[in-house]
Amino acid sequence: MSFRHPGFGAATMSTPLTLTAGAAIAGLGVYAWYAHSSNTQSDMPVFSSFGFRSLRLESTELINHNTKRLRFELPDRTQTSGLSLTSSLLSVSLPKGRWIPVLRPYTPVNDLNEPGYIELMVKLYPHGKQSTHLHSLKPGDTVTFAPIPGYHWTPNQHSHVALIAGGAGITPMYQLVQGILRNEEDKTRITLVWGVNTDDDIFLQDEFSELERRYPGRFKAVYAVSSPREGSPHFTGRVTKEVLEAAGLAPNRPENKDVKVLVCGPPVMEKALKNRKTGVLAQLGYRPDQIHSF
Ligand SMILES: Cc1cc2nc3c(=O)[nH]c(=O)nc-3n(C[C@H](O)[C@H](O)[C@H](O)COP(=O)(O)OP(=O)(O)OC[C@H]3O[C@@H](n4cnc5c(N)ncnc54)[C@H](O)[C@@H]3O)c2cc1C
Repeated sequence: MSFRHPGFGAATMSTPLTLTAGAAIAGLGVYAWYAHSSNTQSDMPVFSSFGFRSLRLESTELINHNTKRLRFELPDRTQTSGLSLTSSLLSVSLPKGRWIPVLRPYTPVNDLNEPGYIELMVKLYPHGKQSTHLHSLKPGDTVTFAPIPGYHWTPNQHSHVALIAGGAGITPMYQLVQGILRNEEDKTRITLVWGVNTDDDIFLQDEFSELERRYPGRFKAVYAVSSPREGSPHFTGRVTKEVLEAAGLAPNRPENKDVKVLVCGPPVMEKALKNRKTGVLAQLGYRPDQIHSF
């Protein structure tokens, strides 16, 4: 699955009017049902089973030129989200002026065991339906969410994991990096390669530098910037074979014997990396079974 999941696209108005009106009414009905799903408080984690929950926005913070951190309260301050590593939340909303609910997944980036709240990092896309709506929210507004399982992470199944992210595809990787490093039992080594458009898009660099400092030999992050500023210390251009080799990810190195590669980025990036014949990973010598896409 590529990061921009076509299945989550909102319906368009190109269908005949009757069909569109029918879809709109059905959509509104479903939305109303979602929005009124119960938020019963209990000792159970909020998303321990499939179901929709409305969460109240507690605060927002602009963290770079196009990304906001949104902090949502869980119904009870002592409850945890119950989400597992790399899982995401399907958001449902009815942006102003729209007839049909918009559904898009987002990946919480805070410690999943921390009670009381979840945090999303949402990149704003020009004219993007859900990202524009989420960026417009004020504290006290609510959004409805349901859990979506992600990649099933098993500690120590691989000695080394390569995480290759593009743009906002960093969020599941950040969640996974934190989850692996916080688990004292998990000894997996992690190399993260993040491809972005400009230096200003690297909004988690301080967090990653701190993790490199705290976990030397376990975690390393490198960045590839397509349009770098003058003097940028990062790789210039896209995530190429040369970038991955320089990051120590050539599969013929002894330490990469059982490396697993996880990829999360826009469709064009995933295609360039994963094409079975011409893709960067195939050229490096990775087998399809070593690669997984979010
Ligand atoms: C499992 C999963 C987890 C995700 N987690 C996050 C997250 O934590 N944070 C986050 O910001 N996003 C995340 N996304 C992406 C998110 O779900 C939406 O696709 C994104 O916010 C755009 O939705 P939109 O309604 O604003 O844009 P749309 O209305 O769908 O599209 C508007 C415009 O933006 C372009 N566009 C849309 N998505 C992308 C993209 N990913 N890359 C490049 N161009 C794009 C479209 O081509 C179009 O021109 C995740 C996606 C998946 C599949």
